[in-house]
Amino acid sequence: MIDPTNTSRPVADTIRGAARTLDEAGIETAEHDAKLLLAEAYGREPRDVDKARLMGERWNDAAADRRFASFVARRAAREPLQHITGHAPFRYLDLKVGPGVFIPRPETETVVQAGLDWITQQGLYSPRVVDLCAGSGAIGLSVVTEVPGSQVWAVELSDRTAEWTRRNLADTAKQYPSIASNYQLEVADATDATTLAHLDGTIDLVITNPPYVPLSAVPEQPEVRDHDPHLALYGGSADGTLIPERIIERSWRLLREGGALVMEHDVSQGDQLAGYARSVGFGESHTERDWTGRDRYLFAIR
Ligand SMILES: C[S@@+](CC[C@H](N)C(=O)[O-])C[C@H]1O[C@@H](n2cnc3c(N)ncnc32)[C@H](O)[C@@H]1O
Repeated sequence: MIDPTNTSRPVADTIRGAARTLDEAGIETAEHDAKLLLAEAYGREPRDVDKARLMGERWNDAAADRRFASFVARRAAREPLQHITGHAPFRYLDLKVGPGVFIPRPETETVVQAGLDWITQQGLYSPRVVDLCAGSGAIGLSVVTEVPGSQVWAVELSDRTAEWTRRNLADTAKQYPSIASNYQLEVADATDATTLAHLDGTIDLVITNPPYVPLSAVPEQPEVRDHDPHLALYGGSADGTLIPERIIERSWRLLREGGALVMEHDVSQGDQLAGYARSVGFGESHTERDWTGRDRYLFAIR
């Protein structure tokens, strides 16, 4: 365990000690997490920690060391790293996260990229985009900040989660003031035909990461199982496809002819959801893989 009163150890030893504690708690990314937590406790950048390790520096701040000890204890109890630091990177954004909101995942960055590539290929200058199941705002805020002139409508069901979406919108708008008028959040059921009904048939692109975890596959990782909201995880049926299928139906109505749906899904759901999209009326429909080579998102053209 870390001794918070010992403020004279070199940074490299501090990291090594904390990493051992986290490793014993079953955390695979122990050293990485220890480094980020030390940076957070000291209000420094992770690269400062790297440099301090290399140069044999000793950091000496009793309050920061106490913070670090408490962070490491929380992480060892399997609280998500991002809940402890209070933020999570996503593409070019740094989003606020905590209890009540799904922590954005790196695989979703690939899903966003697929949507942005499609916008570029189509030569759309002011695309109309919908993000169903907004969570932290990761997808919609990425689109509205990365595609100048885009208009984004986002839908989130949970009031508690929507507080995080609004917080991230406000933070992001400080950096990109023009987005305030181009991003609209609706707190509603994204599967309901009346939600955003005034936009039906006008949307160029729906990008969405709905809840899709099969009810029969409760995640083993305590960080996910015990901390991500259940509303964000489970897809509503044993195989997890119930809500994704409803999202496909809703997207079909929102999209204009020739518009695209890009939807993240579980690795087990690719063929089924591509087939379902065809049955709803989408012309082209197939699943695409993530960088680990696993089926990860549906790409369908209305
Ligand atoms: C997997 S999370 C994705 C969050 C965010 N888009 C991301 O990629 O990080 C799914 C989100 O959908 C919300 N949600 C679940 N059912 C919904 C529904 N019927 N309508 C709108 N949002 C819903 C959850 O509260 C959660 O925030």
